[in-house]
Amino acid sequence: MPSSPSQPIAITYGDPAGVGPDLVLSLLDTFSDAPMVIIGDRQVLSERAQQLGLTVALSDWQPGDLLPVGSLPVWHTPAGAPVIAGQPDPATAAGTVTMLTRAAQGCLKGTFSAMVTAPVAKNVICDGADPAFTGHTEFLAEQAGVNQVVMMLTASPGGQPLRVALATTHLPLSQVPAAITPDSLMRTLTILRDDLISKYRITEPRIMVLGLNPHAGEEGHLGREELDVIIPTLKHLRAKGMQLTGPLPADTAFQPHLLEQHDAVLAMYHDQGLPVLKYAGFGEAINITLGLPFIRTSVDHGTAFDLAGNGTASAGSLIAATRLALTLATPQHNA
Ligand SMILES: NC(=O)c1ccc[n+]([C@@H]2O[C@H](COP(=O)([O-])OP(=O)(O)OC[C@H]3O[C@@H](n4cnc5c(N)ncnc54)[C@H](O)[C@@H]3O)[C@@H](O)[C@H]2O)c1
Ligand SMILES: N[C@H](C(=O)O)[C@H](O)COP(=O)(O)O
Repeated sequence: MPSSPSQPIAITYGDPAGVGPDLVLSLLDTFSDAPMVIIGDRQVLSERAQQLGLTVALSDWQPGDLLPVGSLPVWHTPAGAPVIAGQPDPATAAGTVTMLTRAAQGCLKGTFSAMVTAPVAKNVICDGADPAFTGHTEFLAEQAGVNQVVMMLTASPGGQPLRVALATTHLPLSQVPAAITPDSLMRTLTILRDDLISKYRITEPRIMVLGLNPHAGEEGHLGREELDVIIPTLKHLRAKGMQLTGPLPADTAFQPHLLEQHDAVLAMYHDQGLPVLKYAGFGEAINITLGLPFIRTSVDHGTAFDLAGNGTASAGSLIAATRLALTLATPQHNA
């Protein structure tokens, strides 16, 4: 059985002024033999290595080239402007979008077996390249031509897996209720169930679904989304054989005995689920996009402009995301 992917995985360093370049430079320490290619500006990487006092051999790579031994292959993708660590610049946004496009298209064409992303600043991309950009998750769905994907973050506090998926991703809180429809919820739960089976080898996934409103709507006295949308959708999917609990009040759902009985939690919106996950596992957690026709994992943190170039950022989450991408991209894996 092959023990590594047949094609390299692509790693994007994200915003060139953030901690992404610092962190990718450390990957060779952990993954010296793994097939991987960094997509980004070679000069940004050399300058950052110098700033950090690191000696990292970089080599130029393009699709079709063999992977070098003992150096970090870089598919040079110009940043578009001089880069100073910690000082984001919208003039680099177009280069960042090209970096993500190369990785996504490379996955779709089979040049790469997976992609791993270090953080971008959404506002920098909005200001400099694409006002409609809301995040990698939505951008990659568009690149792949799929109308729905699911963001899931995973951690293992105390060795116990915690998986939190989201019914909605990057949108203003005021737009969340309207975005949760029977159709969208059904697609989200189906993608989540299918990917827990295919990627995590869980035969019959048990999913805990949170309510949207306080106390899951208190029988309609604190909001009607549970009665009108969530409960009927869960009923419909249970009739098709899915193992779903809920909707449960979000404030009391994250208890060990309930989590032990479920393989994943579906939160209704970003800041309902992610604070719990990040409190439990920030720095080691992984963001994975489910429902794409390729594997994409990412870090649990942002661009941390306050730390860029000073050598104190932790690479734990990027290492965990890279390890998972390598595992998932290996045939017959057991994640
Ligand atoms: N995967 C992604 O692309 C991603 C994820 C989250 C946030 N973001 C973006 O990042 C930008 C900044 O967001 P933010 O300030 O809310 O979050 P942030 O994660 O950048 O920073 C939050 C805090 O965590 C610390 N931190 C972050 N990464 C760290 C690391 N690797 N090691 C040690 N400490 C670390 C920072 O110093 C800061 O104190 C925003 O534009 C946001 O959109 C991107
Ligand atoms: N929602 C993610 C988080 O809080 O960690 C983050 O914004 C990254 O999302 P994308 O992977 O869609 O960029």
